[in-house]
Amino acid sequence: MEFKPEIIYSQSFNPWYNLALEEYLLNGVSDNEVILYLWQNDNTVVVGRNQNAWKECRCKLLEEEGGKLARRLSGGGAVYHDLGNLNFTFLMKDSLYDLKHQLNVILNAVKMAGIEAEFSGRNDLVVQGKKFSGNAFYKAKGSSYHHGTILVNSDFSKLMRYLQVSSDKIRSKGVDSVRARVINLKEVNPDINIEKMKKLMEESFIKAYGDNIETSPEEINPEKLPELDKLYQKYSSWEWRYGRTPEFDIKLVNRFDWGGIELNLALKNGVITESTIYSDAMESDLIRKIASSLKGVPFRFGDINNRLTGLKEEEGKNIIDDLLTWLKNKIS
Ligand SMILES: Nc1ncnc2c1ncn2[C@@H]1O[C@H](COP(=O)(O)OC(=O)CCCC[C@@H]2CCSS2)[C@@H](O)[C@H]1O
Repeated sequence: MEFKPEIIYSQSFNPWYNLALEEYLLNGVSDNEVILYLWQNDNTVVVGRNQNAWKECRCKLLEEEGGKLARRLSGGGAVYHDLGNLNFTFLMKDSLYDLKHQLNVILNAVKMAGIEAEFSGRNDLVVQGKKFSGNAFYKAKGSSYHHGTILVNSDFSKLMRYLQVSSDKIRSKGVDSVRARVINLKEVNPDINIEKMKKLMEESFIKAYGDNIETSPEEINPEKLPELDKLYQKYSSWEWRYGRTPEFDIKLVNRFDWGGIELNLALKNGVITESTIYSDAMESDLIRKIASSLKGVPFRFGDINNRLTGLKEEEGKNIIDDLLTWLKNKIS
């Protein structure tokens, strides 16, 4: 079958827009088309479809430092993106999907930069035994995508900083990330940069899929495309990014002047469904009231703050203030 290869670049560094465009392209891919979509996100953690955002990422810190949390459709673990990282997505109908062929596009692109890399067998591409590309997959309604990262010169201090597992005790049904030793391609070949990597990907893609190619720097205005806009609303929503976390329990422990607290929460769709507090504080009625008032509240500081502030009329104001100060530093 004759392929219709196409290369699309996103002009945006916003992960919610870029993921929306990826899904939009998937929904619209035609029978003989193979799209290579190249995109970058600035200061972003992307968690897998079935991951616990609170566990996998120091989301509060990330957001305070201007970063964004995103959730993708594909499975797998959490990765960090900045402008030193290039993302690629191959999109096509299921019949044209060929993982080996797609992986060879990346392997040949880096080979042209003098870098010998290989597929690790567990969805990673590695050089010198260290990972520079994590890959993940998605399939729906007869169409598929395979996407991945390419670390060219990312900031690893930030990568480590944001991808730390939470120190709070979380019992979750979701998928855990598989920590790996990472490497930037620039460490292997100092001449390589993002622009060159894009050119190499383009060249390698054309070699693999033919030169009857169309390229378009995609600058679609989502407001003019209701379907894309709808996807953007989904990817940017708290309900998708945090709320889609699989059910989990979390235990938050702290000691205050007035006593110790062990806050046990059960969460579904990011909303507190059960809440129990164990405490040796004198004000046991108030503590019980606090626990029961948290039921039904999204696990989000603003909502918890509203709910607990509503209890403040009564005595024990300092207890509520202390709890809020503590939680403010924990929950985004
Ligand atoms: N950008 C990037 N590239 C490669 N490896 C990374 C990156 N960021 C973090 N890591 C390392 O991978 C593990 C997680 O590995 P794990 O195998 O758990 O997850 C993945 O690889 C998922 C890849 C998803 C690719 C998508 C493509 C477009 S949107 S995101 C993490 O703990 C770090 O050690």
